[in-house]
Amino acid sequence: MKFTTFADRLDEIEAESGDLETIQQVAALLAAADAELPVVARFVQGRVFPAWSTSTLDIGPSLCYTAIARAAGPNVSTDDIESQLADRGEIGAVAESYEFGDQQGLAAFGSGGTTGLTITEVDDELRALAATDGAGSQDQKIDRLFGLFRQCSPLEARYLARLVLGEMRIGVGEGAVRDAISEAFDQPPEAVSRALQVTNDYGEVAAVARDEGQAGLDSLDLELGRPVQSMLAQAGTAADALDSWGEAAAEIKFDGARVQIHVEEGEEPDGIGMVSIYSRNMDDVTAALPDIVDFVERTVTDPCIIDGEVVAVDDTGDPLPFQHVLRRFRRKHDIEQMRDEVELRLDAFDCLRVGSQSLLTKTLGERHRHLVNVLGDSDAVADLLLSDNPDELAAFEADALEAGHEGIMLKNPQSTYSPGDRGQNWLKRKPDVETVDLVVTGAEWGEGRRASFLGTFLLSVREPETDSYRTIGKVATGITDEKLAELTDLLEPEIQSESGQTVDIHPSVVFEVGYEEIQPSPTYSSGYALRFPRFITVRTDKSPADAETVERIERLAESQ
Ligand SMILES: Nc1ncnc2c1ncn2[C@@H]1O[C@H](COP(=O)(O)OP(=O)(O)OP(=O)(O)O)[C@@H](O)[C@H]1O
Repeated sequence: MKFTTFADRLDEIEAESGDLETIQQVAALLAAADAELPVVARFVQGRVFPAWSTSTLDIGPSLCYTAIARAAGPNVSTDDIESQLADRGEIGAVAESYEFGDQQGLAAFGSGGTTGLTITEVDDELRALAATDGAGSQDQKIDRLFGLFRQCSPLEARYLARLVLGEMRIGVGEGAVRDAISEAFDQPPEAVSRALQVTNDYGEVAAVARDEGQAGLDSLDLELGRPVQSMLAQAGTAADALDSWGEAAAEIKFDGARVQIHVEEGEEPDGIGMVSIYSRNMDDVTAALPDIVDFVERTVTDPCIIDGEVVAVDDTGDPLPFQHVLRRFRRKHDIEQMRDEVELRLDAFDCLRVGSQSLLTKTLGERHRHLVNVLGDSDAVADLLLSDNPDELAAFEADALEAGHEGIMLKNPQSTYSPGDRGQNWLKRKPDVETVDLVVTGAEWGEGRRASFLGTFLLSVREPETDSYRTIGKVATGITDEKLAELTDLLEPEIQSESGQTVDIHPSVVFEVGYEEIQPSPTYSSGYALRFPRFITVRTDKSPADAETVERIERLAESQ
């Protein structure tokens, strides 16, 4: 498929406002694809790599602007791109406003500006760009991206710019692509959903749905070395749990960072091979956690996938707050030194696969038995209390808080493991202040002594259906000068445009924010505002995709 055909289709899809019509148009686009179907299924949601892959393009706004400015010709500077962005509001519209180098040449020869780029060529080039590494890699990335832009028509440039910055925003969320796969290849929606849950790869699932039908979809399963999304929880109480299930499985809610540990098969004598550790948003964090890798290698005897939490502990083994774990979690330098400074332990609470057997459809009780088997008699397995007695559950919670944990989890003992699902089968109970995880989409430079720091941060929630962000408030309190300096370092490279004191920020950083109440608000585009928002921490373990949605805020507001 020509990239220009793909861009034309995206333009039509973007103009469509009806959900059903959008799904039909995406289905038609998928059905029209040939060998490039996996690429089409990923690109349409603004992805080059499947969600499980640890590869990233690593193209920040400024790199992208430089490539566009170069392709636009000698009279256009990166500053021009930024000021255009302030006017036009999004990078696609800016990229589209230029006639790029090769286009002008082609037009002169009467080609009418059509380009020869295929979608596969764009994919190959972006993958080659992602693979550049080491000294000079930034320049190579700019060269490659410039090379692509200069072959683009204005409409192609609109979508290429959005694709490389992960901001496709054509109103096609994951649900729409899932339904479109089902519709295009006439497969049951449940079979497509299940296949997506276990593979996290819309490209692969689309191709299997088309080429192998339902039998192929059903045969897709968890694979070692390919992370799946974590099962998530809703807020709830022991009374809710007992009302719904009669009996509840209670565990401590550990205040650490979620990990999914994949232990591959290996040679004798111990039979286990490579150990990989993934964060909750499926990033590979193995290198930062050598002590956890050592522990797993010493303890685990079978290939498996373990779900759990890594927690920082003090000299006596008592848990330390979450902030301590973050000092280790994504660290790229001084790993050994930090290993001595911040001790970590694993608290494992689930097992998704053992040997070649997937456990997703087994009950919590069965999965827990497998977990005990793979971790032997180590104390890394979270205690699980099965009870139908509210007093016993209340005592368990009191003990957990007394021991310094943040709360408890209540789980339906009969439930299966549904990756990525924030359903009714896992409830979290923590008595502390409410917090929400919000994406930073803007900020303001400070004044006086703080003029070189970003001070007030504009926060947004996600709108998954349209793959966009809606504002919910600003936070400026709870932040020390030292922290402001850190936040400025973190956010400055993500600045998209500036106007006076105010900057627009590429959505990439997630703040945990405390609040007293959620109120309706005409000021912010989500329709809500936070009362007394207070900065708690940067959730480096989360990406914008994990932040709160408008729908969740609505539910929180209703349940206050
Ligand atoms: N025993 C446990 N079982 C499941 N999850 C646990 C457990 N102990 C701690 N957790 C953590 O609690 C989280 C469940 O709450 P939720 O799904 O709302 O995620 P969250 O948004 O990260 O919540 P929070 O900010 O409260 O940690 C899990 O993602 C996991 O990191």
